Amino acid sequence: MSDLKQDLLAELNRLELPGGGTLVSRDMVRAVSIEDGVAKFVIEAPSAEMAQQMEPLRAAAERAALSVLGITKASVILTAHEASPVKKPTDPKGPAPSLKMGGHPTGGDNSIRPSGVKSILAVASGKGGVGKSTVSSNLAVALAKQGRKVGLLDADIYGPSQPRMMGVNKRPASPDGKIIEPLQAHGVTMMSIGLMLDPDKAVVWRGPMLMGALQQMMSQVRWGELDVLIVDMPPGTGDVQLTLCQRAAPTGALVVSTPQDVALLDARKALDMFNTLKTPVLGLIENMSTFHCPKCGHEAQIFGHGGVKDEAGRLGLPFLGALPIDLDTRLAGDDGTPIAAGDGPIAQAYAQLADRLIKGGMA
Ligand SMILES: Nc1ncnc2c1ncn2[C@@H]1O[C@H](COP(=O)(O)OP(=O)(O)OP(=O)(O)O)[C@@H](O)[C@H]1O
Repeated sequence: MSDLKQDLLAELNRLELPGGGTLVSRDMVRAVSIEDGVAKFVIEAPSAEMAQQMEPLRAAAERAALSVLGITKASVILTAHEASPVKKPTDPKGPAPSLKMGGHPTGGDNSIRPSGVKSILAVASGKGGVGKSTVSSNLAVALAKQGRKVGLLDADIYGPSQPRMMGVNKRPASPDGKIIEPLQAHGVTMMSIGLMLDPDKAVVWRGPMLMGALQQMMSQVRWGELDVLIVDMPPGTGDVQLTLCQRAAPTGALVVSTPQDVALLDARKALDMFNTLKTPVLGLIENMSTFHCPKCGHEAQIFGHGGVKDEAGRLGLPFLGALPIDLDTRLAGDDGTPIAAGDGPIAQAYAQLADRLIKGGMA
């Protein structure tokens, strides 16, 4: 750990909490990064209710960071660890594994976290087809356009869509048979299991094979030095999510949902899973929000509108933005050039999202 980071944690360790202990001793500080004198980190409150009362503490943490010699700017985000009382999804494989409470996963001895990667963001959803892959590819491109070194890992092993969305179909090389060379597209370093498999064959794998594939894509791919690795997760709450959260220690998760009730119900399951796995949820994104008719200008709320923002408010989680349902977004994805690569209004919306993540120290 760098001296500056140690000094920062020492300062934060002086901030006492009303119920006893400090921000550090109660393991509420996440995703600390210090670069060029700018400190960024997340305070993860144990519940949405507590998060709402913790704004003064967040401000105090920012001041504490600024009191460290060598830190000239500080940006601190408050998020809630525990989503509202959510019913646990039934796990067909039995009870969830027992996880040590109070400790953020580091990947441990079995870590598969690539060493040159500063931040790992898991883009997740409870339900399929809500736009995780679209958001992942566009966000990756938007971050790269803002000068970040970005990786994109398509971990949606059953339905990899990044080769199509990023416009790559070359099989990655592995000259020594061990390390896999990732591909480059739109300024992003990318890898997808889809590039290694026959696109017309269904993947029929059991849990251990899925975990092996994820492990390979994390630790055997030459990711190099990256500011952020975006992981496009499969839908739901299964083995890949479990392995990623336990062994790659993601900086946090971004949960995508449509405003529709049924998608929101599933999004709550995903939030509950990240809560159990102690992965901070950094925010919720509403996709396929309003539809603006390009011909007559009429606005239609095909899947409803505002549901994700309301849910984020209810859970005390940041709402990161609403992306409209938009024909050009779909066409651009099918065409292999994410819409964020252009400069229209949707590209601007992704640029804002990227900017927010950069400013928040998450990417
Ligand atoms: N905002 C949007 N406007 C229009 N079409 C969209 C939008 N977001 C996603 N789509 C389209 O919806 C379909 C599903 O999106 P996508 O593959 O990104 O979802 P997903 O959650 O990753 O799905 P899966 O769970 O199957 O991996 C794609 O055809 C995509 O182009």
